[in-house]
Amino acid sequence: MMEAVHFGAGNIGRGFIGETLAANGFKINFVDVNETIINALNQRGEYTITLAAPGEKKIHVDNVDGLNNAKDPEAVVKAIAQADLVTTAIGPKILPIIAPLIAQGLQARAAANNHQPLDVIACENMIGGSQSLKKSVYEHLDDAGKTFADTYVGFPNAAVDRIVPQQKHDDPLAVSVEDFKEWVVDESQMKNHDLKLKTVDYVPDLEPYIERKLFSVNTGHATTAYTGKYLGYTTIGEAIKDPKVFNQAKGALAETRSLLLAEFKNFDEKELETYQNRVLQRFQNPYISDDISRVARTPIRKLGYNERFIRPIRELKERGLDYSVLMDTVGMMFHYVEPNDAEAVKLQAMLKDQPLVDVIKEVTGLKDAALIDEVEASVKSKDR
Ligand SMILES: NC(=O)c1ccc[n+]([C@@H]2O[C@H](COP(=O)([O-])OP(=O)(O)OC[C@H]3O[C@@H](n4cnc5c(N)ncnc54)[C@H](O)[C@@H]3O)[C@@H](O)[C@H]2O)c1
Ligand SMILES: O=P(O)(O)OC[C@@H](O)[C@@H](O)[C@H](O)[C@H](O)CO
Repeated sequence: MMEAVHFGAGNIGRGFIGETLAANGFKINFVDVNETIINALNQRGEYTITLAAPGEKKIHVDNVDGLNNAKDPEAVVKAIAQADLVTTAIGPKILPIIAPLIAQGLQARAAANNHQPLDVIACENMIGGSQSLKKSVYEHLDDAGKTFADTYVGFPNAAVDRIVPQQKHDDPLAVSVEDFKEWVVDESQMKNHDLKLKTVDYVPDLEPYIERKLFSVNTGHATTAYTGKYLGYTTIGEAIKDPKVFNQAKGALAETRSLLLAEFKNFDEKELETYQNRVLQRFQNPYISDDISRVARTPIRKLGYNERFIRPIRELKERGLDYSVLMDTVGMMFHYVEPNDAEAVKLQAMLKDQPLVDVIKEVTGLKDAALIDEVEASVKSKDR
């Protein structure tokens, strides 16, 4: 039986990556620091996914176990040395933290003369996720390890799409997910071309797919979350029912659509509009209750230079296209208050202690003085 090592046994890890790997005949070694989840995986060796759709179909995932990387890193190194595939869904900020362990796993693979090609796929919401992980992993490899990895280890970028909300069940492994799913991998960056997963799409260039996903699903989602929060809502479902929120999300997507059409000549306007309308429908799924605090989590990350707002704003400006709804939403993001979110707390503390312009420069990475002025005006327009 083929074996996968998957970092992050959280919502998307269990709710999508686990389903796909199991359906492709893998035994899955989930790696996480959450003791409750790891113990439950080891005790039961299986868990159940429920589709949040009419009929609430159940999907059973078997042949799973759990490794705690904080307590037993050696077991993770050993598993990577023998794995057929390594995946992650752990959050962009955690990738550099797990990189040393992946590097040790690759060194152990080299020491064992395991020359089976291996792909390491980061399934995070970010542009260039696996290549960014590669950079962090290489910082922890010696020269022989780098040569080995150059020859036998691929880090293909990927885009994964399925809404998996925060779970609220007695069973710590139960996971309820939307029916929709899409996983796309850049095959040009793969090393193990013989291992293609069923239900995963392999494409020669991921850029159009990751940008379409991030700037439609995630820009639209975040617009719904921050606008909804600004207007006093707590869930995505409630917020999107308010026409002000819906129109803000639709307006943001019209702007990113114009960017995607300008950037990627292969996109058809009607098809892209249909794709984005479906995204807005997915946010209205009555079978899912998704907290705004999850979708709006880590606002400093989401205000980043290459993230779902600032990147399309920069690129729209370069092309002389409209970005007013995106800019308006960025104004609300700076007013996001959520005591349970360390980045939201940090952002509000920064705004208290430093001039607004300095905070804008620091979190967005913007250098364009005119754009910085526009962000400042947008934030001030939302003061109350
Ligand atoms: N939930 C979704 O709808 C969804 C969809 C597509 C992509 N994603 C992306 O997938 C990633 C994970 O998101 P999620 O919603 O599953 O989050 P999550 O919080 O449910 O899962 C993350 C898991 O990583 C574990 N973790 C954190 N730090 C760790 C460490 N140092 N070592 C080992 N494990 C650690 C946590 O314990 C948790 O179980 C993010 O990049 C997210 O953007 C999420
Ligand atoms: O995971 P984040 O924090 O980057 O974004 C929050 C949500 O928009 C995201 O998790 C979506 O549910 C997911 O990307 C859908 O595919």
